[in-house]
Amino acid sequence: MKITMLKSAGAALKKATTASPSPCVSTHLLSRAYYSTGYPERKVAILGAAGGIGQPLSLLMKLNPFVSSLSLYDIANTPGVAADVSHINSPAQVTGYVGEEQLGKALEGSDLVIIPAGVPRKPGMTRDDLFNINAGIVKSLCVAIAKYCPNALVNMISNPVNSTVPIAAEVFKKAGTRDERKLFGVTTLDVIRAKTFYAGKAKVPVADIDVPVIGGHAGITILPLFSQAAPKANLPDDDIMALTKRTQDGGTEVVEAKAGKGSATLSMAYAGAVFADACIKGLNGVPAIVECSFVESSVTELPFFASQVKLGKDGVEQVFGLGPLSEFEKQGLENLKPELKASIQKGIKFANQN
Ligand SMILES: NC(=O)C1=CN([C@@H]2O[C@H](COP(=O)(O)OP(=O)(O)OC[C@H]3O[C@@H](n4cnc5c(N)ncnc54)[C@H](O)[C@@H]3O)[C@@H](O)[C@H]2O)C=CC1
Ligand SMILES: O=C([O-])CC(=O)C(=O)O
Repeated sequence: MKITMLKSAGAALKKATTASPSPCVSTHLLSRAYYSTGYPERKVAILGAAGGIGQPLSLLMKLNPFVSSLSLYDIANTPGVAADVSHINSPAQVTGYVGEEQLGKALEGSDLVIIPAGVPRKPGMTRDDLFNINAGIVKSLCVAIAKYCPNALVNMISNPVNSTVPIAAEVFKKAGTRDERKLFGVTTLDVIRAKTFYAGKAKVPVADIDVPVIGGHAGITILPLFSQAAPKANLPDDDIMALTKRTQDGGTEVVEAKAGKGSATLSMAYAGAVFADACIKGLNGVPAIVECSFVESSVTELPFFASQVKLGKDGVEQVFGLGPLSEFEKQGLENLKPELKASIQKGIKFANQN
């Protein structure tokens, strides 16, 4: 009896292995069902696509099921990056553009432009030390955006974000294309760090955590609101102070660990992809999409400020207020205002002088 069973099991095995493989065997990272139809075609352009952030961000946007066209622009090396990413069997059609003369084509028809172009920090530098190089890069890219895709949403990653976003706003104002709903400083990495660090300290599952982060994107201008963390863990004040400092210094932690080889690229690409996905979902009419971002704002007396925003069919649909703050956070808010104000003014001045 035993022998018979073994024999028939062997026969079944033989039968299974000689049959052709199922046509459903998936070579998709995302399930095929996720590539749902019925959403509008969306073109996304990445400016600085061959860089440390640009390359993994290009990969992640190629995997985004809502992207139909992916335009990769840089001043060098984009043909290789585009050829590489284009072999992935997801729907987005990938095109590489290189050099200023191809920038217009890269941008034309874009619904969303993501900008990680510019130099990163080395140990000992502040984000503001990048201003002299990155301000000019961002300005010229925004002049082209105003010309070739004036209605696109713009996700600004290039540092110093506290100044590059005001530069972009001024460029768009001068070009007559400014729409305060469409310009975003990407502060998602601050939120991702706050969630990760909080979950570690509170010993709660990281996937369940939400922590708003307000202010700007540099040092003390980054203000995580752990008093509003959900779920609430009732951590002692010392822990909250340490978590706040670690979130504010998160970028520096990576810069120092990379020891001269740049700043956060992989976590930033992830953060950039999360925020871009939220923007596209908003454009597509998916309800209740809320993320923190550095936007034109009347939440405080400063003209730009990061807080939670609701994303809709035209970009920002609603900028949310700050909610109740702890005494520690109220103090943090007052402390950050002078630095954030100065960085905003520096950007506005640069855009109007040069
Ligand atoms: N918002 C945030 O949370 C974060 C922002 N960053 C910032 O992102 C920027 C990029 O960082 P990485 O990718 O690490 O730098 P990277 O040096 O690796 O890459 C930058 C890319 O920009 C390109 N580029 C330079 N000038 C350009 C132009 N005129 N047009 C198009 N592309 C141009 C370069 O060729 C390069 O490929 C930096 O300013 C960095 O500080 C970095 C991490 C987080
Ligand atoms: O720290 C930097 O220079 C890059 C950055 O903005 C971040 O990692 O948050």
